[in-house]
Amino acid sequence: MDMYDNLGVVGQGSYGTVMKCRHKETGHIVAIKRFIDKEEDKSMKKIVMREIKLLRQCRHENLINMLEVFKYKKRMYVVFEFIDHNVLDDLERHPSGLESRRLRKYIFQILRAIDYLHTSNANIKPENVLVSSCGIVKVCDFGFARTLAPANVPLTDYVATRWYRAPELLVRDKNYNKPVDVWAVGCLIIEMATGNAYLTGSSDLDQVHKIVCKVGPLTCHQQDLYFKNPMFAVARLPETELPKDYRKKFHQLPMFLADIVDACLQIDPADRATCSKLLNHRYFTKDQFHERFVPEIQALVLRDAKYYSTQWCQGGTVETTEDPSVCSSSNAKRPPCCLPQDAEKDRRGKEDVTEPKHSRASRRHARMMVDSPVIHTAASSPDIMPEKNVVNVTFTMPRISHCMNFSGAMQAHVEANKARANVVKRRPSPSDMALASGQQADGKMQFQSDGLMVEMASMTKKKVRTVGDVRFPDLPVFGHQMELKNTDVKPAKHSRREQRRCDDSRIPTLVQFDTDPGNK
Ligand SMILES: Nc1ncnc2c1ncn2[C@@H]1O[C@H](COP(=O)(O)OP(=O)(O)OP(=O)(O)O)[C@@H](O)[C@H]1O
Repeated sequence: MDMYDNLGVVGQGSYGTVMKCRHKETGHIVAIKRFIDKEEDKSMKKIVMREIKLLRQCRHENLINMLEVFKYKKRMYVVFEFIDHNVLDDLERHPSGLESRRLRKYIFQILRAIDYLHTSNANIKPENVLVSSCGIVKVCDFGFARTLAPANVPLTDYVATRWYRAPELLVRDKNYNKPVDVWAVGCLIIEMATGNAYLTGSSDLDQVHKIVCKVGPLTCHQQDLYFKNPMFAVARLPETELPKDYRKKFHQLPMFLADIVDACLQIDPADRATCSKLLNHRYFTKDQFHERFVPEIQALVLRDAKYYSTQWCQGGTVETTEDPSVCSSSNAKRPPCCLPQDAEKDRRGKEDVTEPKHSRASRRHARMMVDSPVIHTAASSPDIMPEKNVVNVTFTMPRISHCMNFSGAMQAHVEANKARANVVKRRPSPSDMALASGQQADGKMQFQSDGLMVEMASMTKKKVRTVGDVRFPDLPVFGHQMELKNTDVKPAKHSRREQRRCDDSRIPTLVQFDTDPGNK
């Protein structure tokens, strides 16, 4: 942690605090999540470790990129690319809703992210939908921690936004699944289109009532659960007549969008559309937007990746942590390809980019009203880098996926891990390379991205040789942050953020979710 300057708190989650930080040597701006100190709590520790493990496996253009993990003074820290602002910030600037072209781009990218991620409970809400300065949407909370949490973890550990919560979650149906995210997307679409959150319950009971009044009656099964729940049992459910025609029901939205929202906001989860179906809705296909926009996203992501390719590289000295599945790379031991001079040169080249008028991060800071923790600037604490724990392994991440869903990526990553476990001293076979990057015996790193072969020359030579016409190491993606000239986080006024969080509402644990048989 002493390799970073802390610029302020940008967000606070149930499991930790997100800080905007600057790497002292490279000048790179990152978001660092400092997990809450629950060292002594074994179950919490396990949740955090498994969340990190899953985060490493999620690579997609519309998901936030995790860059590295380290331990400092017995706490886990996860470094992410820093993204300029989020949808809530956009809505502060556009209080009556986003302009239609931007709206369509955002919705499309959110659906892509959820479609890829598809576990359940990605925790979709405006704060967690980050937007880079060039308009790339990055979902930043995949909801793993909640999904993995055992049922006996105290309620106070769960701070969640109720307004985007599907009816099956509110009535504590343990069989909830992927459609909960689709519900959240439906709520978010209305909010992005109109500027107003749609279902703003002040308690779980109020939330259920708002759903019944504005969307429709609960299913029989949900009603059973509702009346069995002592929290709700005293309250009758409202009876309301709602228009059957979705255009009347969501009259504030244009027709295609109303249809999409109607497909998302179905009370019965079985009736809700899937993300992949929604991605092929007329709203996106009518003018071939879906075909045009995907290459556009990829080009922008590529542009950023190109800038960052010489920075958070995947080779070098890595510390082991207590969990052998989590590699934490040490900045102090960075290989020469990450030398600060290169980054500084690149950064200076971009310094004439106009700085955004308002620092969006500063609003987060103000909302949190939490003093920034002091970051140690002294030499590394001995417990961070015990020499005996430093081993030479390659820290690689799976490639950013354009098409695979999460389970596909998981499979690929399992395969890639197996390959790495065999200490890759051979030239990777084409199938190895298709799965993930690998290290060759001659010290060269190889990457492949959608047929574009990339060869990164020996780390010690700081040289990248191009094979074909594009070079694209497919891991770190966040050059756009360099467009932020002034990186300090300043307090600013805000209103939307207030009262969006509640601590009396939790999501039932999805016990069957476990991607690692070794953890059962
Ligand atoms: N990489 C990032 N760049 C910029 N801001 C970020 C980044 N990651 C997170 N944030 C901001 O920090 C906030 C807190 O993030 P975090 O994932 O810890 O918690 P949360 O999702 O808001 O809460 P919870 O986990 O309780 O649901 C986010 O809402 C987001 O606005």
